[in-house]
Amino acid sequence: MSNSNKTKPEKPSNKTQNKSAWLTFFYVGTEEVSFSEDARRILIINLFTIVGVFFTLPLGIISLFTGKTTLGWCLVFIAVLYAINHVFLRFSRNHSLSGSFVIYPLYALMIYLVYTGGMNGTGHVWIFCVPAVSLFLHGMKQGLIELAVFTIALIIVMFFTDNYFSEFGYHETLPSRILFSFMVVIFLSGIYEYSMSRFNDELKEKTGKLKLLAYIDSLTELLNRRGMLQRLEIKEQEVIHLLLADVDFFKRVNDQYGHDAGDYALMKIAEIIQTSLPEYGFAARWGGEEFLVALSEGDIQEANALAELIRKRIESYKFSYEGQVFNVTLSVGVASTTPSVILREAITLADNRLYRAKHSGRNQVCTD
Ligand SMILES: Nc1nc2c(ncn2[C@@H]2O[C@H](COP(=O)(O)OP(=O)(O)OP(=O)(O)O)[C@@H](O)[C@H]2O)c(=O)[nH]1
Repeated sequence: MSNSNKTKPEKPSNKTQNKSAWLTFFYVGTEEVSFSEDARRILIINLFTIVGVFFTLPLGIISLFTGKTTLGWCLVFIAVLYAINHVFLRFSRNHSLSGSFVIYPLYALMIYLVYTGGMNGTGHVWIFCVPAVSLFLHGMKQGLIELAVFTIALIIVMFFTDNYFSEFGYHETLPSRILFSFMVVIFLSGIYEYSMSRFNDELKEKTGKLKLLAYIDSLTELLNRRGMLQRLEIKEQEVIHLLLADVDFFKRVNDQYGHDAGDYALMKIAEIIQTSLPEYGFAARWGGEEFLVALSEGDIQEANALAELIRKRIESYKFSYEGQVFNVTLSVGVASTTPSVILREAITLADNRLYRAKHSGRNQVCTD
């Protein structure tokens, strides 16, 4: 293809670039934008720190200007802490510690707000964000324990201290209403967190199974072609010896003993191949009745010897399926990658040698 025909890689649109910049900003501290539990926590930390800075800083400044000096400095301190935390997460990627920098100052600030009343006696309205953040960041078990401790602290502050409630002329039932509604929010956040983590666990398990299905052959439990290629590509820079084996006259096995007997034979052959491999060998079902073995160490003599061993073990094995006993044989082609023979070429070479083994009478190993 001439250079002029080559298509230039498409430049991402401004919209896509903006979206990706926002995502990177909110997922900072994680390797990739994904839906893993850790990535979700990091997203929550980043969102909370950013929202925290944008809300807390103006409120702190207003408090300072309206003479509420202690409250003002507390809020400014929290805003600065959250901003530093965002930078800390960006460089350390330690979301566990970063989560603690978010949640523990938050608990302290909330207790302080409930005790003092914050701005004009509205301090208590902020406590309802605590359960969701606590459960999100620390999970069900630790989150609930911390919320229980926080609720006890809340009860002590609201019912057993000389707090602001009396100052603002609130109805006497307000503290108990706050407490009950706070517990309802804990309950609802708990249900949400529980169902989210169950959903995540199931998703993880199903994704794991799907990945396995994508790379493993379900009949023989060996790698499938995709799984083998993936493993071979990882070892592309190394010398690899390849044994491509094909069952001889397998159509006859199916025709004579039935398709199920054929399946059984494939399973047994896979088992024999697998149990013949050295530690550094791996095998795949390459196609219908074709198997590919790869050796990432050893020399070509060892590869040839292994091919011969497998061939002999199959030849002498008595396949027995539902009272029917039969024999099968294998033809094998062996080839290796070298600095001048890349993987695809070595596979083609092994295939050509397998073809030669077939045409030289089958049940044999062809190495050149
Ligand atoms: N039972 C069973 N048979 C399969 C499976 N996959 C492929 N086959 C059969 O394998 C047979 C392969 O036949 P051919 O390609 O003609 O080769 P062959 O009979 O083995 O003959 P040669 O390779 O020339 O020695 C076909 O009959 C396929 O139906 C499978 O998963 N199970």
